[in-house]
Amino acid sequence: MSEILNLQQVAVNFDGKSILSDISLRLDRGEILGLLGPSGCGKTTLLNTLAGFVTMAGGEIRIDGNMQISPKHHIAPEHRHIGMIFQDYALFPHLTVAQNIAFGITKLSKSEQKQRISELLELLKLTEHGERYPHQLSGGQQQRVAIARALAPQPKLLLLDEPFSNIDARLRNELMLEIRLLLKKLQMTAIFVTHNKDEVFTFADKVAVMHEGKLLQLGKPAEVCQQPNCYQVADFLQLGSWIPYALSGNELTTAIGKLTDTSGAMANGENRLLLMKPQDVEICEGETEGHNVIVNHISVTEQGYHYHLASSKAPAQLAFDHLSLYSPRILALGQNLKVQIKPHELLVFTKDRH
Ligand SMILES: Nc1ncnc2c1ncn2[C@@H]1O[C@H](COP(=O)(O)OP(=O)(O)OP(=O)(O)O)[C@@H](O)[C@H]1O
Repeated sequence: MSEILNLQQVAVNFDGKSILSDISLRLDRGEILGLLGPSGCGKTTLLNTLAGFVTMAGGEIRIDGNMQISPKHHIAPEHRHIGMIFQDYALFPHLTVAQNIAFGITKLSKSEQKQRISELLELLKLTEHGERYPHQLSGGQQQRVAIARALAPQPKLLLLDEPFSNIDARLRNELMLEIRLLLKKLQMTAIFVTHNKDEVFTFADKVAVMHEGKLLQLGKPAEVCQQPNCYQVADFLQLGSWIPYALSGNELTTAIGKLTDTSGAMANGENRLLLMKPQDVEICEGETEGHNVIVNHISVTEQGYHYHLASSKAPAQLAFDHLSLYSPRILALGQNLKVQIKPHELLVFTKDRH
């Protein structure tokens, strides 16, 4: 695999305040990375730093092996071979679709420009719209134009800031799959910012979860879901509910049963929480006694009913007020029932990262 992007300990400050610190990551040709994290964690700043709109306070960025960018060696955006697609697409309203696409390739001869525009119009299914203006297009079509314009100079890396947030929810999935296929066909390396974890699972090969200017975890979406490395990652990805426990020897006691810590690595339960993924909780069918939870809220989903459960009759230090359970069974609000934890690999974290 050939490396396209390599970040080593990238740091950015605004007004003397650290906004990004110690960001290191690598992307190979054709890989698509989804940047996820809560509002204000620095996702857009990272894109802007890569694009060259923001100067670094520390670290190094290497593009395609030979271009090196550091605080002492800033390279202007137009020389980085990076294409950027903004959330609002930022198309020029007074230019046609074809003229928008031509914007970054005016150095090419007229015939080369024409050729490239016609290829891109075809690739992005815009052939009919070359002479139209942006306001005459749908949101999805405008986005395709933005992508065509960014691809026209044949960048080494494509940056997309919340590319799907303005797209109708019904079209979003279809468009994501289509654009992913296109990027794969072109072997285009891309980084996109999103708030939506489902977009990462549809669109990305890798996910980077950020928090307070730091990169907490980088990996394949499935790996990060199976093995989140801290509370913030699991919580942001909403991988499950958090319940307290008490540890005695290698036995964990929770409000819904006891578990054995086979890894022997669990720390005392104080300030620590057990991650309960919905698939690891089950209703004890036919049990009329020993109820340990009450149904607090019910919502309907494609996977059946989603129940929010709260513990009942638990001592204060083990009580919880939210445990998610998905089931096809119809339960009533306020109903008491008994649930248990299925044997599984336990994931325990503390909220405190320091
Ligand atoms: N030009 C600036 N000057 C000073 N502070 C800034 C500037 N731009 C962003 N910030 C601050 O940097 C932090 C990171 O902002 P950024 O926009 O990168 O976050 P984000 O993760 O993209 O957020 P969102 O998901 O809400 O778009 C925030 O605390 C923000 O207030």
